[in-house]
Amino acid sequence: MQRLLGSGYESFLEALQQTPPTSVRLNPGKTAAKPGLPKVPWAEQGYYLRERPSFTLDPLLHAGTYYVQEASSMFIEQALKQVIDLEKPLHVLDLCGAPGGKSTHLASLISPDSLQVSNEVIKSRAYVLAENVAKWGSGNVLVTNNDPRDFGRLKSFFDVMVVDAPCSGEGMFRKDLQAIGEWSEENVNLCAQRQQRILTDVWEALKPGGVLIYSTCTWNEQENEENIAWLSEQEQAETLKLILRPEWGITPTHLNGVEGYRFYPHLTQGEGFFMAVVRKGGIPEEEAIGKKKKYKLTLAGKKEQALVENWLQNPEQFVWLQHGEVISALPAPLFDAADKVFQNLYVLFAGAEIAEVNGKKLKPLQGLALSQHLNKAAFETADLNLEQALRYLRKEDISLGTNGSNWLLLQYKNIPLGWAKQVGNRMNNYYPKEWRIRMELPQELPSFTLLTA
Ligand SMILES: C[S@@+](CC[C@H](N)C(=O)[O-])C[C@H]1O[C@@H](n2cnc3c(N)ncnc32)[C@H](O)[C@@H]1O
Repeated sequence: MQRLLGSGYESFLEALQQTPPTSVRLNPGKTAAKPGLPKVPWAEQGYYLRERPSFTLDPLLHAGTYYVQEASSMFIEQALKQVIDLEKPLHVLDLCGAPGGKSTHLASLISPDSLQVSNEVIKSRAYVLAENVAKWGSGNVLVTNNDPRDFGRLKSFFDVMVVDAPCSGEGMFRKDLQAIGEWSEENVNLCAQRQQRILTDVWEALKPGGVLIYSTCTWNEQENEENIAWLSEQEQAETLKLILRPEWGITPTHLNGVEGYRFYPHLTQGEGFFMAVVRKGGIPEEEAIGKKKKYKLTLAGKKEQALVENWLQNPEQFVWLQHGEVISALPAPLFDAADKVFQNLYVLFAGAEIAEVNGKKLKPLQGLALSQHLNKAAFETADLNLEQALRYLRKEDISLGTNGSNWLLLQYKNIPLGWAKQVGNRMNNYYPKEWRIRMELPQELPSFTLLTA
């Protein structure tokens, strides 16, 4: 580090002793709030908090209104905005996706008729990714659980790829003491080799002319510039230069012809981070129109679709799918591309899960409550106070003193949390068991109000 930082090394060591800043990114699909807080300068929806609250005790986090994300990582926004035409319908891959920081960010930046595949190789982590994607509620994301090598089956499919690679985590040292204990030169070598393998495996799936955003949360050159230089040598690829504002404090690097961007804690408000943007050489080929194939996705029956279609706004813009009793919806223009992903990968979650249909019995699903396209007017709603909302999220039975036999959409500060079914004066709690808050509620509830701060 001393060699990389020269005279800045002392300040760097000092910064490592300080508490890292806390930052969040708002979901523009769920709120138009502009909190009066300092902004993350490279990300339109990013804000720094003055202190770290107990996020678990804020219902709006569970509703997908914002995501707690380290600020440096939000820099991928500049790569997308500066080198990609985000108005166009794109196929986007987030290869190493869990827990979902970059995936939820990408989903907010691409157009609604773009298809995003968010992947995670470790199954338990893939479920966490699916949960966070469902909470974000964009509706155009498929979550897959595949090894990078499986993506070779989707040759030249993606316009944009994010590889936020597993790394030796030097940039996390002040946040995660365990990372210090696990660091060794041998581990850096292993990480660098694994990153090269991941890049080789996934490269075929990028279209010629497509863009790869590579990032790590480590500083050594082996896992960063050297890996990208290696990729450029192996394949037809060039790194792209981004425009930086001096006040951002980002350190550009140029090593072996590679343009890289480094985040050091004494110069930028964020954790350690590295990013490079690579364009694949070659000219994109016209997509061949293949003969009519057998689809893997099955359309919902007309009758079933009619029962639920007014549960989304602009239902005509969606294609309605059915697997078993579950009906889900995807933006209609994405049907063919989504089917191709289903043919080749293991898909855990797709679009928005709307309802379970059993004869005439209908059950709205959690994905619908959290969808950015939910048509609230189709439901009876009830607003909860903080304690009621937290008890609901703990999956406790709550009573609102109402009577009836309807499905109720429960909200906090006008943002949907999930469903409850009234049975007389009782209310059954349909919040997903796996997502419930496990923490005991404190005697005194905190009043964290990000959206009105
Ligand atoms: C830095 S984390 C990703 C963080 C995520 N992009 C975000 O913004 O929330 C790296 C991810 O790579 C996954 N991973 C580990 N080994 C991998 C491998 N061999 N191939 C692909 N992904 C791997 C890890 O499970 C982890 O979720």
